[in-house]
Amino acid sequence: MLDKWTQAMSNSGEVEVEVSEWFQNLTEDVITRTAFGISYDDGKAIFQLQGQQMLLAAESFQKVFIPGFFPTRRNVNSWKFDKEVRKSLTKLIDVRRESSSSAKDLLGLMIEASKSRPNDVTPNDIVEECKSFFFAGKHTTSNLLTWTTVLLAMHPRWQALARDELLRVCGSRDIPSKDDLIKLKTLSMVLNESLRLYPPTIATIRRTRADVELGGYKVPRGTELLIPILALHHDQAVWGNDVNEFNPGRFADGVARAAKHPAAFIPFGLGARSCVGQNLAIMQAKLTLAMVIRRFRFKLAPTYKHAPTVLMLLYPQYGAPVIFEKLAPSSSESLPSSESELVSSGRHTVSM
Ligand code: HEM
Repeated sequence: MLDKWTQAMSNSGEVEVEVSEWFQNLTEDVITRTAFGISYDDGKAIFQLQGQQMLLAAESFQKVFIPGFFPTRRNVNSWKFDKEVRKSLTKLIDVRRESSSSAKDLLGLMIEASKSRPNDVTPNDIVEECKSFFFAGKHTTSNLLTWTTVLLAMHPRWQALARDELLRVCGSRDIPSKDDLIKLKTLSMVLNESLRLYPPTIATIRRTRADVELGGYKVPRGTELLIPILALHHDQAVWGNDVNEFNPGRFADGVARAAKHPAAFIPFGLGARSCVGQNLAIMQAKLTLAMVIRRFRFKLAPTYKHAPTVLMLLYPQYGAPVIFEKLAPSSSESLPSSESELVSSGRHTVSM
C-alpha cells in the first residue's frame, strides 16, 4: 500500500489519498489472514460475499426500516448472500477438519476446540464466529486508522512528536518489532485520544439479569440498556473543559487516570463481554501508523469536509482525502510551533 502511494507521487513529491478506502482494504486483508491463514484465498472469497451482504444491510439501514423477514428485493438478495456465505464456510471448515494441518489461525484454533469439546463448539458456532470476526474486525479498525490519520493531519505537532519517538525507539528498523510497539507511548496516547473523540462503535447494549437500582432508577430484570459510548466520551463533567479538543496528553498517566472516572473511556466496551479483538486492533493500528508516519509527512486535502456521521459505525461522511509527502529515510524534523496547515500544489491522486 505504502509503495503504491510512493509510486503515484507527482514531481512535487506529493500524492492525495482517500485513506478510508485504502484502510478498509488493509484491515480486510489482515482479518482474512488472521482468521483463515493458510486458507487465505478461500477465506477472501467468502468475506467478499459477506461484504456484499453488509452493503445491502447498510443500504436498508439508511432507508426506511423494513424488518429483515419481509421478502423485499433487498432482503431476498441478502438471504441469498447469507446462504452462500454459510455454504462456503461449512465447506472450508470440513476441508480443514479432514486435513492434518495444525495451523494456528483462528479457524484452526476453533476447529481444535471443537474436536476436544464438540458439545461446546459446534460447526454452526464456528460459522457464526467467522462471520462475526469479519463484521467486527474490518470496519472498526479501518475507522480507527482513518480518524487517527485525519487527526494527525490536523495536528502536525503531534504527528512530529509521534515520528520523533518512533525514530528514537526503532532506529533503522523500518517495521517496529513487538518490543518496539510497547514503547511507542506517544502513538498509544494519540490512538486513545482518537478512540475517545471518534469511537468507531458509538454504543453497546446490556440486558439486566435481575432487578437493579442504577443511578437512583429502579430497572426491572430483562430491560435492555443502551450504553452511549460516544456521549460518555464527550461528557464535560467527566473529561473537563477541553472535552472537545484533541489532547492526547490527557492519557499520559494511563487510561484510568485520563478522566474523573476510571471507566469513562470504553471504546472496546467493558467487562466479560468486552471486545475480544482489542489487542489485535491496537497492534494493527499501531503498526500501520508507525509505518505511515515513518515514510510520510501528511496534511488534510483542501477538499476534506469534517462531517462525522453514523452509519452503524462512526464514519467521515465525505471521506478522508489526505495529502502525503515522502520523507527522507530516518529523517527527524524540528517540531512545528503551530498547527497551521502547509499549502501545496501540483499533486497526483491515487485510487485503488
Ligand atoms: C478499533 C477497533 C474495534 C473497536 C472500536 C471495537 C469495539 C467493540 C465494542 C464496543 C464491542 C462491544 C463490547 C461490550 O459490549 O462490552 C465489541 C465486541 C466485539 N468485538 Fe470489537 N472492536 C474493534 C475491533 C475488533 C476486531 C479486530 C475483532 C475481531 C478480530 C473484534 C471482535 C469483536 C467481537 C467478536 C465482539 C463480541 C464480544 C462478545 O460479545 O463477547 N473487534 N467490539
